[in-house]
Amino acid sequence: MAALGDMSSSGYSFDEIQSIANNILTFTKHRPKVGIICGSGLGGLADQVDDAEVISYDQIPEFPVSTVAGHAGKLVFGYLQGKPVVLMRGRFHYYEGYPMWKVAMPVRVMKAMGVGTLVVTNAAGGVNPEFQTGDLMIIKDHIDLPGLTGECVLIGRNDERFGPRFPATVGTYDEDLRNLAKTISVELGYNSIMREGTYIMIGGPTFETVAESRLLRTFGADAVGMSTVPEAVVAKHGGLRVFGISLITDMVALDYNTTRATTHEEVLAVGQKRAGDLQKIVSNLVARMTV
Ligand SMILES: O=P(O)(O)O[C@H]1O[C@H](CO)[C@@H](O)[C@H]1O
Ligand code: HPA
Repeated sequence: MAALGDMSSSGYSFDEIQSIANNILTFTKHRPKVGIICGSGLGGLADQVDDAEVISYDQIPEFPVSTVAGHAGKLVFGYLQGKPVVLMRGRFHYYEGYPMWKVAMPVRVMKAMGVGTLVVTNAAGGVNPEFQTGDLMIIKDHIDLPGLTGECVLIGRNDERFGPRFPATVGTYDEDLRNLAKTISVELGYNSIMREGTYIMIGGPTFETVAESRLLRTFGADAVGMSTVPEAVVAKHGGLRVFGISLITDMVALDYNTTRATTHEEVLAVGQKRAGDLQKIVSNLVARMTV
């Protein structure tokens, strides 16, 4: 029997993941090739899905529930711009109390359903002082702060059928997809709001202090959030193509003269106002990507 605190068997086995995926597929006629994880307040993309079939997370016994406002807790299957997709309207966050492996477990389920490309979206705080609220940031790279400090999503026994024991994470965010997104953003006239940069994950749920924000900037982060990285790491581990994009919903405070403090309500409000831009980029990207 595993000793208390023994993490060697954390997570679902390969066979369990296959059977979770097969069970979900009994609820839908669709066979998705692209998986899309919607960030806080960014689930509206699901309204553009044609021939949609919706499965609530509570119909899937192994799925946790989404406990955060702005995360509906539904899987949406169908066609986005003619491509077979599955959207997660609602993701799981580490700060909700789920172990890291469970936060990213749906990515393995997506792969087992036939998904080859993962698109991750999020709401994030702007750390780069040149950014502005409402900007979009193509994720070029990430900093896995929890991972660097011992909470990597891949901790535990490794089954090579999921991926290698020591995976490379260089090149996690596919260069061709990033270039395509940049082309699309020029075509849509989004040059002035489109950025590219490094996303850093913090554990949350606390927003950053001024001193912490300064630290994140010295680390080289352009945007900060509490998600995305475990999903991207598991996807890269499993050989998926990954594209990530952040909506900058607030600017972190880098000096003590700032009196305003970020709230989740503000994050959702900016999401509501500016999600359309992010959705346009993602839907055009899906339209033009090969699957
Ligand atoms: O990363 P998503 O899910 O978009 O959500 C972001 O918004 C929440 C904070 O307002 C945090 O969960 C942060 O990670
Ligand atoms: N910090 C961390 N997570 C976030 C933020 C932020 O400022 N905005 C949206 N998610």
